[in-house]
Amino acid sequence: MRLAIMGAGSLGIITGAYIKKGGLDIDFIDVNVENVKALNEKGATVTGTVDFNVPANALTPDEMEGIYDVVFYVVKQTYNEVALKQLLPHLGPDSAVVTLQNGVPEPAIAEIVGAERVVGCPVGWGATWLGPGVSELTSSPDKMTFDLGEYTGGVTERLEKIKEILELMCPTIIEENLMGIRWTKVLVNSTFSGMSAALGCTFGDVLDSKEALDCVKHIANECINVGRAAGIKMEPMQGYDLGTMLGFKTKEEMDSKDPIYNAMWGPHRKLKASMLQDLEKGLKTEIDAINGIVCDFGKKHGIPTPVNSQVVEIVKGIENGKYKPEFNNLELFQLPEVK
Ligand SMILES: NC(=O)C1=CN([C@@H]2O[C@H](COP(=O)(O)OP(=O)(O)OC[C@H]3O[C@@H](n4cnc5c(N)ncnc54)[C@H](OP(=O)(O)O)[C@@H]3O)[C@@H](O)[C@H]2O)C=CC1
Ligand SMILES: CC(C)(CO)C(=O)C(=O)O
Repeated sequence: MRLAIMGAGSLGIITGAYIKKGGLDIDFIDVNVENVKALNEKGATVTGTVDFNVPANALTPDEMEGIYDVVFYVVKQTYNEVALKQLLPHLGPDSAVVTLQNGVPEPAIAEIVGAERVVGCPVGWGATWLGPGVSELTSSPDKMTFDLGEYTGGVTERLEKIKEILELMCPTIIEENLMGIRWTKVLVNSTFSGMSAALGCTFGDVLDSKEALDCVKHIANECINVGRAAGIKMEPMQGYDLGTMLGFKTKEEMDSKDPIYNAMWGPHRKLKASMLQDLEKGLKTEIDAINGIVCDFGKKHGIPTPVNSQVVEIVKGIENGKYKPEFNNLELFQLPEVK
């Protein structure tokens, strides 16, 4: 089976390195020439909560040859148009494009590569690209998971094969209800990744501020209400049934959620959202695919999403230079009254 990682950045280096360490060959494909050179010359280096280095075969997209059977697709969604068109000639009728991206990326990928090739893989761990060939794993190795599902539904033989490959890294759960687990990951990202980007801070800083955590609670509640209205049954992620646990109607219910947030996000206190990493590099973020998608679905199903909209406004404001990624942005939030 011919394997590739497309997008050898934060997640891609680590995923590829584990697969290589597990004994399989995999090509690392990336546009950053310095990154490709370092991977070829020094191998793929993983630091952080683990430390290892493996030899890597890396190439730029224009150097790809032949057909890949499984491509782990880890390019930011902002680059989809270009990357997927580069990938298309290297896909056969049975090739699988396994997207590890955040949000709900499958429909847009399916439009370019065809729905039957698309496999969704929400990621339950975090990483930061440190420089050419090097990525930092920011999650504890015992807290990492992948979820895996066919975009067109069902449990197929190829899912079992892809699961075996991903389990060279961490436990991988096959999901029949891909949209259900996707929406849970949307909640995970719209809450803490959204606030981490809007306030320029770590997940721990969000947890430690009552006002920031109140924003998170509203973001989660909006996400749950929208998902319910859209007919999505949210699936548990890493054992947490967030769709059931985080919804509220009264102030008392809202205030009772702190222990759940501390248990779920406490172990990830040091994490900075990948959207914040983009802002720090002066790049556009995936905000439209994260808090933005909650607002889009909300509009479609008549559910108000004022706090998710404020996150989108602030993060876009940072992208455009109107705001800075700083904790004072908390003052820009206006939360709906809850009795
Ligand atoms: N980082 C994290 O903790 C997590 C990220 N995700 C999701 O995973 C996806 C990837 O994120 P992340 O790994 O952080 O992103 P990074 O930006 O760190 O890595 C993406 C890599 O893809 C490269 N790239 C851009 N265009 C192409 C192309 N046409 N062909 C090949 N490579 C290309 C980028 O190069 P260049 O930088 O030069 O553009 C970069 O090296 C996102 O959707 C993100 O939401 C999900 C869970 C956790
Ligand atoms: C929450 C986190 C860090 C890991 O899953 C992530 O998805 C992101 O910041 O993009």
